[in-house]
Amino acid sequence: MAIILSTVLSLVAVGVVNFCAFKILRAVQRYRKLCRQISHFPHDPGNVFWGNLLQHPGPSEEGLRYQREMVAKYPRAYSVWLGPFFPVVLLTHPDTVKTILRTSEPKSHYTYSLFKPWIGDGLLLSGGQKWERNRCLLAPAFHLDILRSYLDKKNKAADVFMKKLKGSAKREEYFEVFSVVRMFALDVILRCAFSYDTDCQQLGEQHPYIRAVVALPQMAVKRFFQPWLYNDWLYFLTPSGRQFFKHCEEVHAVAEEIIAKRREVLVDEAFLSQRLNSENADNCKQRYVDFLDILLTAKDEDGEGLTPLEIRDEVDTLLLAGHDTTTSAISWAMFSLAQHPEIQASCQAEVDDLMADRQSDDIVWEDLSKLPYLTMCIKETLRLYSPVTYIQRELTRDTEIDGHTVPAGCIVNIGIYDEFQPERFTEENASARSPYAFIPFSAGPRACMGQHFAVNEIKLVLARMLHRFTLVLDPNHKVEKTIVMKSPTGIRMKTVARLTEKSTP
Ligand code: HEM
Repeated sequence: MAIILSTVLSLVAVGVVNFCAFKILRAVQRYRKLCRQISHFPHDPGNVFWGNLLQHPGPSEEGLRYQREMVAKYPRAYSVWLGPFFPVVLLTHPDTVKTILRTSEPKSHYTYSLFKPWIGDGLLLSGGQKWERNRCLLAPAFHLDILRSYLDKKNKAADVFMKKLKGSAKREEYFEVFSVVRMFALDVILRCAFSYDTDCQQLGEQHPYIRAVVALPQMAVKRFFQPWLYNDWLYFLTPSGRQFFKHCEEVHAVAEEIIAKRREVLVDEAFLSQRLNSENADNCKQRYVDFLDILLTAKDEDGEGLTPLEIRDEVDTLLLAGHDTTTSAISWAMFSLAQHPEIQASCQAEVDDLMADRQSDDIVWEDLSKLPYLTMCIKETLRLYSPVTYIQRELTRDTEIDGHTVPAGCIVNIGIYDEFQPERFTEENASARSPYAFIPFSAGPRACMGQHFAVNEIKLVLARMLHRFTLVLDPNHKVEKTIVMKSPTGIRMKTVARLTEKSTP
């Protein structure tokens, strides 16, 4: 009996050893194949243990310079190893970028999941069928008719902003640009996403909700450079991790309250319009339709709407995607115009012509297409200071790039991003360029949904600002840039009232 038992045990042990050896052999084969495939892409030599990890100078101006040098050195694509097992292929040419952007390959979970506790499985992070369905459901929220109706809300937020600029012009004081612009951008998205009037431009970060919304993206970006804290449990053990999750709860609680209140209003409106027919139905339509109305009423072809959690995720996604990027774009546009007074003067002349003999400072829908030079300046800002500097995808299948195979499971980076020169965006210059050469809003099926919303907002606020003020940089302040296109030192400038200044607003 003992012999049988020991024979069985020996057989099991041999089986286990063989199985492990087989697995290890397969892993080694796969690893060697991966190394061979990745080595076809040009690369800098790396260390056996940490690859090219220590060659990047980090999130600083130097880091930005390093990235530009790598693009110049490897103008189509190159590879780096982040440690011994983790290769990344970086695409730097419109042709190579196109290969990936034309597909719906999912976002890489390494980077994007840092935002998951806040924005959940909303459009920015979701993939597959869920993303496809929800992108279709949300598309009406970005229809031109809806975007047109938002201009009124944007003008109202700009009224408050201009009043603040007027005050600081009177006091002749320099102010930090990102922080003031952020409050304007938040005000716009809160009004448009769920008609939420927070007074945030006055209260600033005294408002707990605003404090949380401002802190969350900054904390997520900081965590990005601390890979040892990528695990949620480990992150939660740190004070900043606990603060991050607390802010997430605060933001979710406000979103849920707003959603619940709007549900009641929608039920009441449906009830009213049913009972009182067209007269009251028309009255109901007087209220602005905002993103939240569309999220709450959207139905797919099976008549299924979004679940409460999906609605909250989309609200939080729109809030993040809709304010952080526009803050960056407006701030750098102000910086670039202040840095180039002759270009600023040309924009002012264009806006003055448009606004001549007008009583109101409001920018109306038809105005947006009548500011070609300002539009070129905005595009040039988005190219030079692209708010999103790179996009990541995780391949689900072997993919041919530039004649070489990048294996499934590999991470691919797409860089989005010299002298401020708006003329490169004249119609003739633009038509000669590949559509994948200028992609601040990405391109293909996963391109930015809020592109027109954002450009309208940027154009409106710059036109109104330039009509009334001249932007002047603080000569004693050095503006530093980083790879996430925020400035660690901020931008300091003052506004000088122009002769066009009336007693309004
Ligand atoms: C200057 C402003 C903006 C820039 C530069 C920008 C840029 C981008 C980029 C590069 C992506 C692709 C991200 C990726 O693939 O990982 C993206 C996605 C997205 N953006 Fe924007 N964005 C801006 C403003 C907005 C605004 C105002 C909204 C909403 C109101 C918005 C909503 C979205 C959404 C929902 C997605 C996800 C689309 C999808 O995956 O299907 N964005 N944006």
